[in-house]
Amino acid sequence: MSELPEAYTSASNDFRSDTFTTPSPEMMQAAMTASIGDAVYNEDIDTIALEQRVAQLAGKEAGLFCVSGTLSNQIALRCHLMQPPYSILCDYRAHVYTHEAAGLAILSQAMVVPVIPSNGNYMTLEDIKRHYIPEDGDIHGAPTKVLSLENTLHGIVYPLEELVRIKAWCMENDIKLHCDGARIWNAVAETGVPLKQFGEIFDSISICLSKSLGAPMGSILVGNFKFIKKCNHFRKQQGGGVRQSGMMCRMASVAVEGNWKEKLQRSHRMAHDLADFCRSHNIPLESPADTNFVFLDLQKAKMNPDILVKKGLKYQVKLMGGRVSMHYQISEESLERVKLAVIEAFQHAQQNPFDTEGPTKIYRSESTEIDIDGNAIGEIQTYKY
Ligand SMILES: Cc1ncc(COP(=O)(O)O)c(C=O)c1O
Ligand SMILES: C[C@@H](O)[C@H](N)C(=O)O
Repeated sequence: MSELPEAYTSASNDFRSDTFTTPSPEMMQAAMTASIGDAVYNEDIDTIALEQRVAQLAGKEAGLFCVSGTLSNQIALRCHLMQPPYSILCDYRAHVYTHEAAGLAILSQAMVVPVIPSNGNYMTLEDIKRHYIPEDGDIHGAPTKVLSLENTLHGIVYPLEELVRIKAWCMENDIKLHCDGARIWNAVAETGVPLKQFGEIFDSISICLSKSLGAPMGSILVGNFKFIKKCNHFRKQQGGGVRQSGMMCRMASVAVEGNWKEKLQRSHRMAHDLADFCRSHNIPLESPADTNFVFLDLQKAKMNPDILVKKGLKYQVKLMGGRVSMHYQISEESLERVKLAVIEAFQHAQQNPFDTEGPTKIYRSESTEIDIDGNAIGEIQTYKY
């Protein structure tokens, strides 16, 4: 058996994503006394309790525990789609389009209409009207039957008034509205808009537990009873019917019942701090740092993502590209060190401008040892985010 890699022990310097948050001691303690029923038979109390609690917070009739946000999104979208040919309209950066391995094409056999928002940040109703495919009998088209929005999207808060306008239009045009709420807790923490108000707007919301909330895994998909019942069918079909999920749900409920708002607001303050630092050094940002993400505009800055990652290694912070992700476990010292990495990578770009032909890449394949000059030993492989 090959030698095992070093165990991951802390996310305090990990800016790659808020998915790296690790379970708290309270969560581990809670897991010890979690229920142990078979959740496929709907007999696990802690699973049921969490599903009902999150549904209640969102003002929806029912919730369904899914082992991942990807599963939660894909079965929700599949469930909204009834009669092909049909299409889903979403932002060109939407996770359901860019990072769920063509699930929409394979599970839902849906066409996707990815839209570049005219304001550069979020789709307005005018953007949607310009790109949607009406159900008007034209046999060339695949009518838009679901609009999938993300809130937050790349850390950007979707303005409530725009969501309300979009919802009214969707109702007039028989289009369902899904929210990829991987970071909806961040939107709530930043705006003060209660989760219930988003529940009134969206027909379904995938509410992640495993990002800024810090649970080990999973999402709760919320919607009306009939919808969630059918989603449960698709969840089983996709292999997501898990057995003793009580431990995971109990750990997540520690976060849901905890002081997540303050924790997320701290991470947003850190992101705002880094964004201010970038602006004060003329380092361009790709989008407004409303919540926990700072997206460096590597292409405009002509910064090489690999150099940025290597500078991160030099200052003992983990990066994987232009997105710098804050979360509640990031230390203040790491925040200061990531600024050093960013400014040095930016200064390097001033002397060595980098032009990538391809999309800006962000994923790293694996951690890498570095030499005394902070250069990675062995190539850092980066993939698109
Ligand atoms: C916006 C967004 N939606 C959905 C997901 C999918 O969540 P998971 O990784 O649990 O499948 C992610 C990533 O984790 C994400 O960033
Ligand atoms: C990349 C994506 O799948 C993941 N959800 C992240 O934000 O890190």
